[in-house]
Amino acid sequence: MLSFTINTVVFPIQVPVPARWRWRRVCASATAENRLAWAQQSACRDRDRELEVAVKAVQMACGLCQRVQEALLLPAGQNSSLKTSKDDQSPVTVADWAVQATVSWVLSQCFGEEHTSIIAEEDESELSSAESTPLLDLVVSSVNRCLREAPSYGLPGPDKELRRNEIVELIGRCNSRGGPKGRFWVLDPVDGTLGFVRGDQYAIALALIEDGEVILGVLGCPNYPMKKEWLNYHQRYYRIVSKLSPPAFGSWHKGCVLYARKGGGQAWMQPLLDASQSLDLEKSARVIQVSSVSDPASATFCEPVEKANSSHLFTAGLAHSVGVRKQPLRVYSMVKYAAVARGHAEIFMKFARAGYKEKVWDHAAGVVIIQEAGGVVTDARGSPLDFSKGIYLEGLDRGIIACSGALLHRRIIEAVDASWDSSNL
Ligand SMILES: Nc1ncnc2c1ncn2[C@@H]1O[C@H](COP(=O)(O)O)[C@@H](OP(=O)(O)O)[C@H]1O
Ligand SMILES: [Mg+2]
Repeated sequence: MLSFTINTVVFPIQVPVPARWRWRRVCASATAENRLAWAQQSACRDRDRELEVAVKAVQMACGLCQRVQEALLLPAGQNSSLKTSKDDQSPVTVADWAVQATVSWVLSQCFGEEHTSIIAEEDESELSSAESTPLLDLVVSSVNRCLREAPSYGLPGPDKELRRNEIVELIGRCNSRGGPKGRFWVLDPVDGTLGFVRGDQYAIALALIEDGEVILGVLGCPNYPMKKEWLNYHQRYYRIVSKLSPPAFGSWHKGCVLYARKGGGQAWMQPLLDASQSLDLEKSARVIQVSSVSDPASATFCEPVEKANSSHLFTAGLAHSVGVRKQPLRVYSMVKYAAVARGHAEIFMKFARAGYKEKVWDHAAGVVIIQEAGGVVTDARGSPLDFSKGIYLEGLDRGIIACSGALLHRRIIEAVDASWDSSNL
């Protein structure tokens, strides 16, 4: 296939050259109308490229996380330097920092450092102290191993290995605070860290916000199981079963990357791929759709595993009052958004304790994917989530409700209205 090279990236010839180069060529003769049409087409092609880079970066990050999770599951003593705790005692691992540095590097290379603002969960300061040096060394080797594979994913790779200070700088660069204007990438390098360290479900979430709207979202779910029922089980059951017939990379058996672009009217899913496989977005992707079940009696609702993150008592009351009869599917991370988008659950509810402020990186990618797969996501009063106010979903009322359809969604909102005042939330 014909190709051309910019820096170290080889693009297939159908990938458009940057719009501004062609713009100069057409400007002289173009009418105002033509110029507008051209600008719209260019924006569309730039968005294709953004989505393609984002999907590839998440595919690559999934491989990184799988290696770290395997190592975390080794007997105690062999993995002690792979994780530590943040000030609030929540865990953080080599994978959190390594994914953040890797994605930060890829986006800066592909779109230019000066055009790449990133909001992301991890803060480099926790890696800067002397006692963090062993952890930082693991982050450095993990990032370099991952980026060595980048060209096989069709992404740029560095000419030489990145050094400690460069990696700390890449992590620290993800310090955008978002806001109502401008474009921001939003990254949760390992969402559901508790699930991740326990060998269970987790997700890698990357989204792009433009002027307060989520315009694309990518969700990597490396442990998404073969059968939807297994979402309910801890991964160790899955591990035992899959030993009998290990799922190959690139099969639809385990792990997936979901993605969608706002207004595209479709959401897509790829199997996890490894560096040796072709990452042709169209060839390896399938369209996904939310479930068509609208009868609450046949619906499944999912929620966080941890009671501390969402009131199980309140959601049990809501489920009962609308007629949901099945046991809740309790799953770590944004894999819950993936379950609704794939049609494996009909409802996702989260009611955090009063005063907790939801962060944009915990929701942005999942929201656009569910919406484009045909579902509805709002706060628990029925208003859209507001991604224009910085790193928090400011103004979020009561909780978050995602549903496969408008009917179920309305019933749950009504149930929240009816029971909110008597709840302790
Ligand atoms: N007290 C709390 N209430 C609600 N959400 C919380 C919380 N503490 C942490 N979280 C968020 O819940 C996310 C995990 O979601 P879930 O409970 O659905 O698995 C965490 O993401 P991280 O694991 O990326 O930090 C974190 O952002
Ligand atoms: Mg998170």
